[in-house]
Amino acid sequence: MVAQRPEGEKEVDWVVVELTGVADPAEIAKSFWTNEEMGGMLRLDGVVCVVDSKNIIQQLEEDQKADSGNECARQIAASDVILLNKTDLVQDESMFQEIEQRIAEINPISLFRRTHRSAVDLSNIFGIGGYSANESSENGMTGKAHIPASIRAIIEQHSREGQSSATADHAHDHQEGDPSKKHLNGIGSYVFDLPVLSKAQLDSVETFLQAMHWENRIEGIQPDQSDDEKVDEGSSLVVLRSKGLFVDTEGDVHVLQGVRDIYELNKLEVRADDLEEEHPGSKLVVIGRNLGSRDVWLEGLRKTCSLD
Ligand SMILES: Nc1nc2c(ncn2[C@@H]2O[C@H](COP(=O)(O)OP(=O)(O)OP(=O)(O)O)[C@@H](O)[C@H]2O)c(=O)[nH]1
Repeated sequence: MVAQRPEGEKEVDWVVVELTGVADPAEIAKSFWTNEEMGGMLRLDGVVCVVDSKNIIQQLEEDQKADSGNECARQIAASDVILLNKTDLVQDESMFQEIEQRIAEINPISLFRRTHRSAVDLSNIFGIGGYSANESSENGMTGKAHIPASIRAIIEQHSREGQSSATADHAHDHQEGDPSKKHLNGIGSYVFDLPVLSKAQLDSVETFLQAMHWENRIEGIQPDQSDDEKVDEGSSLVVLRSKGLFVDTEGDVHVLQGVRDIYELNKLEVRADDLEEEHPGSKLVVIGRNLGSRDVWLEGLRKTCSLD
């Protein structure tokens, strides 16, 4: 459609693709992201998921059943923005908080908007930069340091969730309260706070990312070690989505966007000093199926990236 528009006709600003209720957005996003034929004409901006707030908790519970296709959790896992729709059918604020918490267990870096009949300011769903480091339009950017809202969400994640650090000192801080423990057998997520990285450590992070995206394994961990942590025999790790932000000792900021077996690590135009963070550091967010124990990930990260 974009390629075949008649000569002289108005440019296409945005193409919105509505998927069926059972589609897996990660697969579709991947094909848009990697499609070389369309690559010059279209840039994937992000995935928006409309949630029926009244029924979402029940739907997620259905997803936990053994024979479920996990559609609901997979769609949430792949989303950059989540519209909590049908607000009129949820009167109770505590219900919204429960919904937001359950969704954040699956996808801790999605941006929430509460909507009635899906009415939303378009700046919340266009120009979100869910798959890019720099090239966002004015829409969706926050005032701070002009970076896309979805990347800002990565930076601010720690203040929302208070996750533990991957460095030795704080490795066990939040094990008990770690919400992702509930999802050992299903779709869940982990957020790892990492320090400012040397160039050599950044290279090691890349090795770690390649192992997790290309081979669905945790670098630095023997397969039998991670298998011990699996509740369900034969279930294996699948990385659905990753995001990250890595600050190096020279003040450069590198943004990770990954889906299934592809990822990109790009240098942000903004430098660490411009992020206006009190304690600038790095962060890795992994969303996947059968992630296993957080301890195993921490050990893999520490070993591979020499974090101790
Ligand atoms: N109460 C209430 N009803 C809503 C709201 N938004 C949509 N609906 C109703 O929910 C029903 C489903 O809406 P759709 O937009 O067709 O939902 P959908 O899941 O995309 O449906 P399909 O495209 O057919 O799969 C319709 O009857 C809408 O009128 C809302 O905010 N509140």
